[in-house]
Amino acid sequence: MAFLKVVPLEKAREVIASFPLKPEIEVVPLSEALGRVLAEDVTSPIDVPPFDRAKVDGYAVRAEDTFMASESEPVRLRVVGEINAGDIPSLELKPGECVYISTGAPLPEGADAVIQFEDVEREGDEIIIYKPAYPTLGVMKAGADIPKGKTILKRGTRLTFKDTALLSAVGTAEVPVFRRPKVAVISTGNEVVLPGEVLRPGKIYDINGRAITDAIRELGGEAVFLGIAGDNRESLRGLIEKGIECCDIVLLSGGASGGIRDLTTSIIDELGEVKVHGIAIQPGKPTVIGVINGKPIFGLPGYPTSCLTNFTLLVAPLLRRLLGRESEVRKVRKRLAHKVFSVKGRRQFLPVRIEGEKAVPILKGSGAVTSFVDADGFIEVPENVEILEADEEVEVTFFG
Ligand SMILES: Nc1nc2c(c(=O)[nH]1)N[C@H]1C(S)=C(S)[C@@H](COP(=O)(O)OP(=O)(O)OC[C@H]3O[C@@H](n4cnc5c(N)ncnc54)[C@H](O)[C@@H]3O)O[C@H]1N2
Ligand code: MOO
Repeated sequence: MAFLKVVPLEKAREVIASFPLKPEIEVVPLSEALGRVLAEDVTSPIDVPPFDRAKVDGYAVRAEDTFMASESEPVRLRVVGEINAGDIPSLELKPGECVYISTGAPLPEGADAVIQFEDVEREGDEIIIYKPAYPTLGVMKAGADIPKGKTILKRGTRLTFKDTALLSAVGTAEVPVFRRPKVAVISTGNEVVLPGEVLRPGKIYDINGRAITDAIRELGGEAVFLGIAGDNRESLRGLIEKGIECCDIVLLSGGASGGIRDLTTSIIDELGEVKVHGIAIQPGKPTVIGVINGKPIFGLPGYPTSCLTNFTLLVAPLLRRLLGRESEVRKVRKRLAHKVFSVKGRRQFLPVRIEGEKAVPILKGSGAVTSFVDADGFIEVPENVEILEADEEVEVTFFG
């Protein structure tokens, strides 16, 4: 077992890239598609609306019949029928004729305009028109909303209610999406208790369990929180075995460094193989990556900022890969608000908050959850750099 033999971040990424996991596609009903990631482009199989339809309640006319209409010389047209939404119009408008039509109803043959009823006068079976209509007045043309054949959604889109609105418009009832990677989440430590429980002396609330579970869900994965393992072999081994059985990937936090009760590594070693134990980065050095029964298992550090930074650097890209989503890396150039000292020999991911043109380092340390939560992103400081001067230009990579 390799024990805290730190490797460069690239090596850890290579190990992750070699895991035999690939995106899988499944088809779900539209009603279950919200939040899922689309596995194929969707093109519209129909025109929306599918037919020329009335935009208003009024009279469908042949516009040319009305061209001469004016206040002094109104035009009279004969009302020859009525078409309601959902009807199939059977008649064809002849010169001098019109039909009463309701909003959303298909235009009959021959008609090319709809005059709203407020603008005409009705006298028996005639209407009196005082103003000319023009073709397309009061009409929504077939395909004006979405033309047939148009690509309406791209593969890799995380579906929102706007997207399900589009899918509904074109009648898609079954949606090809990427299968959600199922990820087991385990917190560890005798000191860790769930929010809502009484905080006895020496205890702290579980931050990582909730945060990682929700980070997985935010990315589009399925998270199964298995609870908190105490610092004893049976409890931790039991939950790891359960995670390997139920899920594609297992994530643990805490217990990864070299302390006497740090069991994660030895249990992974017992049940499978430890591939990486220690990465030359800060935060996040005591990270374990292993495989049990062909399934990846990550032991993330217990310190919340270390845990969440490493989740962002290592696990999130893997989940995005499985979900067919490109890793969107956003960067900006800013000036460092003040001088900082970095850790020698470890590539540092220094959390920063952006204030105008400044990147303000957050120096509470990786034991503080607010180092991560208050940060907009991080700046990378290479292993061999120990000092960054105030006002130096830096590149900030946004989290997420
Ligand atoms: N002798 C050494 N000690 C430590 C080293 C080292 O290399 N040698 N590395 C330090 C670094 S860096 C880190 S990061 C931490 C991480 O250690 P572990 O991953 O083993 O984590 P724990 O010891 O279990 O916990 C560390 C810290 O985080 C708190 N914690 C744990 N789980 C949670 C949780 N779910 N929610 C909130 N807070 C949690 C825990 O109570 C500890 O305070 O190790 C250093 N030590
Ligand atoms: O490697 Mo630890 O994650 O510095 O804080």
